[in-house]
Amino acid sequence: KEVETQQKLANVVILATGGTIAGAGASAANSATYQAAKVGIEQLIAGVPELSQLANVRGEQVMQIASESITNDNLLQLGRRVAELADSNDVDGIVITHGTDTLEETAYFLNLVEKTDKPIIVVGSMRPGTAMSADGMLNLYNAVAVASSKDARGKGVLVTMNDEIQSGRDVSKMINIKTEAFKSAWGPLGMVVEGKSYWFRLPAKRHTMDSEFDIKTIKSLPDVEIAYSYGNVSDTAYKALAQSGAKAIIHAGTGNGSVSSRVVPSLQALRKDGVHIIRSSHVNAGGFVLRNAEQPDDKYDWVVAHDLNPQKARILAMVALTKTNDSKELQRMFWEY
Ligand SMILES: NC(=O)CC[C@H](N)C(=O)O
Repeated sequence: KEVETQQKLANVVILATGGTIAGAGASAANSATYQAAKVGIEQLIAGVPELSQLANVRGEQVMQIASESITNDNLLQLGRRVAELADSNDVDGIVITHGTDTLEETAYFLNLVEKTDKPIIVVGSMRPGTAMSADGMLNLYNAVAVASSKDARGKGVLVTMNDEIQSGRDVSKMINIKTEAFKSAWGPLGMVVEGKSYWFRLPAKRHTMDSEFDIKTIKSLPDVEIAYSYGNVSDTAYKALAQSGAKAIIHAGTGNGSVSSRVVPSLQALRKDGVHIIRSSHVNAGGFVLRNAEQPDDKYDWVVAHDLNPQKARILAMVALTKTNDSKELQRMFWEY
């Protein structure tokens, strides 16, 4: 009987990259002061014995870092490993444990470049496993539950935090001290409760199987940088970023991606020199930047990031630039993904 249930269970691989979910603090009272990326994947899996009731789980330590230190090479390495596993007949779902600081970037990157309908779930935690009311155990349990569910197939890369199932495209870390840290401006796709998923909506944007991008054909990612905007901003950062070789600069703009009149002439000049200017917004609950609203994008040949926040706009710009250097094509991609 036990062998029978074992055979029916999905095969889920957990790729561990570090973060707070693998963090450790000096005492149980340390919910915010601790070291990230300390605990290995075998110990994490052993800490949640209930995982074995959900799936046949095995782990791989891909890296052991805090996610603010993830490089483009790390992203490519992780993306390639995910693709290899997704191609394998004996893998049904993939979970990636990740620091929460750049989790939304990795989730969106994988959502764009992985050609599979198998569930890919990115998960982290806000408190280390050593803390009281640590959230990592349940988040990981929920991630494995969703990764082993047939219902999660074809829905793009997902994030399970705080019992919610979020689209990897939309979700963002909104606050850094609460377990309720991850939100999407457009709401979660579903909930996971006691190992069962409940779905309410589907992503409308192109992803995974439906994407024109493929990790297998991406050799490297171009340099795309972000410049933050605020009152009294100067053009110094934009110029320096272009000079250091940025192929595109994400304008992390105020409001609806507005650009200071002090900066506009420099951005026009940079575009003439071949650097793409992509207008996004850094407003907290989710920006919404429209073409030719605030600035004449058609005239200046700039691109708008629409609802993508600056860090997600950077991910799409890098991936898009591996295919095209045409601003109209870039804009099409920013509408479609
Ligand atoms: N909650 C977290 O995971 C943050 C820890 C660390 N800064 C990271 O992103 O890896």
